[in-house]
Amino acid sequence: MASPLGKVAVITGGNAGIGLTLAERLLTLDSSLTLCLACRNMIKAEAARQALLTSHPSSRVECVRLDTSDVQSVYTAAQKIREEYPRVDYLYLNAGTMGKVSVDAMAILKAMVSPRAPEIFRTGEKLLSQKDETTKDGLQEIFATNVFGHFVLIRELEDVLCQPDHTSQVIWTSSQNATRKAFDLEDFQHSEGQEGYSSSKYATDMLSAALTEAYRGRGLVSHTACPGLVVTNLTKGILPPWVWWVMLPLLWVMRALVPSMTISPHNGTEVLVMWALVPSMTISPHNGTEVLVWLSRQVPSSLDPLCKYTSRCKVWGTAYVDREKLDIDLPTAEQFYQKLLQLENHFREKYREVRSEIRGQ
Ligand SMILES: NC(=O)C1=CN([C@@H]2O[C@H](COP(=O)(O)OP(=O)(O)OC[C@H]3O[C@@H](n4cnc5c(N)ncnc54)[C@H](OP(=O)(O)O)[C@@H]3O)[C@@H](O)[C@H]2O)C=CC1
Ligand SMILES: CC(C)CCC[C@@H](C)[C@H]1CC[C@H]2C3=CC[C@H]4[C@H](C)C(=O)CC[C@]4(C)[C@H]3CC[C@]12C
Repeated sequence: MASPLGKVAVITGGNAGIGLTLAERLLTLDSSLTLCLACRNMIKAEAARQALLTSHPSSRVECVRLDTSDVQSVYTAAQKIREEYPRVDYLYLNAGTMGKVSVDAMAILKAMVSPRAPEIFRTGEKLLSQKDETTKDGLQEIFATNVFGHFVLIRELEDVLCQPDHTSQVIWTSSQNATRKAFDLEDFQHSEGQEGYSSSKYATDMLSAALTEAYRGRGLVSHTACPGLVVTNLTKGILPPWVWWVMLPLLWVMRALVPSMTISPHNGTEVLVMWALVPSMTISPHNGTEVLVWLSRQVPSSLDPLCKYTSRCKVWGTAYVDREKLDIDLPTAEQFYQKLLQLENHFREKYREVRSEIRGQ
C-alpha cells in the first residue's frame, strides 16, 4: 500500500551533525519524503526543522521528542510515531554519545610512528578512553543511548516497520571504532572498562545482524554503517575547538599522503591499500553521510547484513561507499539479542502501567 505521505524516514539525533546533514540530503533526493526528527532537545529539533524547511519549503518535516537514554521517553516517542505514520520506511538509528572522553596523548604519538598508523587513525583504536555514567533507569549511559534505547524503539515500532509486501530498513550509524575486544557478553553494558563507545558500536553491529535474522520474512532488514571520521559536536568534544582547527589541515594531509615510514619490505604490500592513507577520514558531514544516503537507495535484498558499509574519501576528497565483513559470529550475536530481549522485558514489566497508559491500552 503506497502511503499518502510518500516515504517516511525517522532519524534519531537528527538535529545536528551527521543526522542533520543526512536529513538535508534525503530531502534533496526526494522532496516527497516525510521526515521525522527524533531528538532529545525540542528547541534544537525545531531549529533544525526550520533550517530544513528554509531549504525545502514544500517538504514535510516533523519533530518528536526522544531521549534514547530514557526508556519511558522511548515509549512515548514510539507511540507518537505510531500515531502519526502508518508506515516507517527508513529508521535511522543515529543518536549517539561517547560519554566523557579523554585522549591518550602518548598513544597518539606512538601511533604516529607506528607502521599500523593508518589502521590506528582509521579506527581510533586505543587512542581514547571514556568515562560513563548511569541513567535514571540504572543503565550505563553510552549503552543506553547508543544501543538499548534504539533496540526498544524498534520493538515498539514493530507494527509500523513490519508490513506486508514491503521492506523497511533500519540503518545504524555505527563506527569503525567498534572492536570485538572491547565487548564482553557478560558485561554487555560495559560497566567495567573504559571503552564504552567501542563496546556499544560493536554491540550495534552484532545487533544489526541479529535483527535481520530475527525479522527474516517479516519485512524488516537492518544494516550498519560507518560515516568515517567526521568533525561534528561529538568529535569536537574530544579536543578543544582550536586544536581541531589546527588539526584539520593535518587530517587532510593524513587522508592524502603515504608516509615513507610504512614503505618497508614487511608492509610493502600494504602500500596500495594505504594510498589515500586514511580514506575513512571523511571529515565533513556531507562526505560522512554518503553511506547513509546510499543505503536508502539500494534494494535491501542486494545488501549483505553481515557487512558494515562505510563512507570513504578519495585523496582529493570525493566520497564513495565501501564495505567490510563484520567481525562477528552469529551465535554470539543471537545470545546478545536474547539478553536484550530479557532486559527489554524487564522494563516492560517495570513500567507496565506507564507503558499501557502511553499506548492507550
Ligand atoms: N563524528 C564521527 O566521526 C563519527 C560519528 N559516528 C556516529 O554518528 C552518530 C552521530 O554523531 P555525530 O553527528 O558525529 O555527533 P553529534 O554530536 O553532532 O550528533 C549526535 C546526535 O545524537 C543526539 N543524542 C545524543 N544523545 C542522545 C540521547 N540520549 N537521546 C537522543 N538523542 C541524543 C545529539 O543530540 P543533542 O544535539 O541534543 O546533543 C545529536 O543530535 C553517532 O551515533 C556517532 O557515534 C560514528 C563514527 C564516526
Ligand atoms: C591529527 C592527529 C595527530 C591527532 C588526532 C588524534 C585523535 C584525537 C583522532 C585520530 C583518529 C580519530 C578518530 C578515529 C575514528 C573515529 C571513530 C570512527 C568514531 O566513531 C568516533 C571518533 C573516532 C574514534 C575519532 C576520534 C578522534 C581521533 C582518535
